Amino acid sequence: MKVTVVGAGAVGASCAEYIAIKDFASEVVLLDIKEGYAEGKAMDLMQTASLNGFDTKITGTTGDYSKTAGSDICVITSGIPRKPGMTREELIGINAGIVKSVSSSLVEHSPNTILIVVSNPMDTMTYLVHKTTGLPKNRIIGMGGALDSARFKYRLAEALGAPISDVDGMVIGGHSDKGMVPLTRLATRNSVPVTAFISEERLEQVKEDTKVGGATLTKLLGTSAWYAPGAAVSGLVQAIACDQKKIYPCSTFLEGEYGLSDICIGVPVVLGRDGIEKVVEIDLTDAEKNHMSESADGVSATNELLEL
Ligand SMILES: NC(=O)c1ccc[n+]([C@@H]2O[C@H](COP(=O)([O-])OP(=O)(O)OC[C@H]3O[C@@H](n4cnc5c(N)ncnc54)[C@H](O)[C@@H]3O)[C@@H](O)[C@H]2O)c1
Ligand SMILES: O=C(O)C[C@H](O)C(=O)O
Repeated sequence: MKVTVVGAGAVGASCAEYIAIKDFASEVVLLDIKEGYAEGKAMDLMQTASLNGFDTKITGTTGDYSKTAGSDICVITSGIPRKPGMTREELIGINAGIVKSVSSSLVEHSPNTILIVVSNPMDTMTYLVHKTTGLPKNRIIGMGGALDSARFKYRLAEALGAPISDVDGMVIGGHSDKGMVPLTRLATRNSVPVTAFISEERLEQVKEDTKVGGATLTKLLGTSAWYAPGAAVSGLVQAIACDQKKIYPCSTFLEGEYGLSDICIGVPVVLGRDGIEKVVEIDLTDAEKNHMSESADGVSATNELLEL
């Protein structure tokens, strides 16, 4: 199993590290445009192999896509992150050009690859990749919901005073400060609805904290987060590489599911060796449907800014 990660910055390197530590891939190639940067990150990571006990071979390259040839899975993290006070949508001007050229180079060298899009604004970048690469929709996956759901579980556990392993919950919708739809109604603590333990008011606070999870970290760090994003991407890569058939909320091109069309947005999907093997349709309440529809309007408005 060969995995390429484009962008050897904070998220790309974290993602490569988690993939290596989980030791399911034979090879990870890191590619960046900054001279020597991917080579340096790869060497540093390889020097953790004997310490962390993995055999995954990590190599780095400055812009040489021939080194990525034959990748089963490619992850796109190249592009600029936001600074405090910015929205993800403001990154479109620079990141659209980067994502378009990177995805085309990746597909040229690995025509059978599955692409995972991470660069922001992620749903719109996933849509761009869908419109420009010609890959089938099951092989284009946007990562956002896996991360947002991890943050939701963190906030739920905090509110419940429970271990995170006891908590389950999912966030669908757009990966944006306003667009996320944390499904509080379906959140559980060891199969018991969380409303048995906390008030609706506290749950509303959990929801709001989850939606601004990325912005909160950006304010603290001066740039956006990387550990949880890297771990979330590695989870998706592992689900595909190991044909796990796990359900993750991912951004995917919809053709009528959830009443939405011609858009990439976060919905639960089954991930296996063919990438997105199924979109799972949950019965939403009218209020949840409204949130989803508002979220889709936001993503579509950003998509309009693309020059396709
Ligand atoms: N979808 C998500 O959940 C999620 C989570 C975290 C970050 N992000 C996004 O991921 C992106 C990367 O974030 P980061 O913190 O790693 O940024 P970073 O600045 O640390 O790393 C980005 C890297 O991309 C490289 N790069 C730029 N243009 C390139 C090109 N044309 N080809 C190859 N490499 C190129 C840069 O040299 C840099 O090393 C940002 O757009 C950020 O908003 C998304
Ligand atoms: O918040 C950001 O801009 C980065 C990423 O989308 C995140 O949610 O951490």
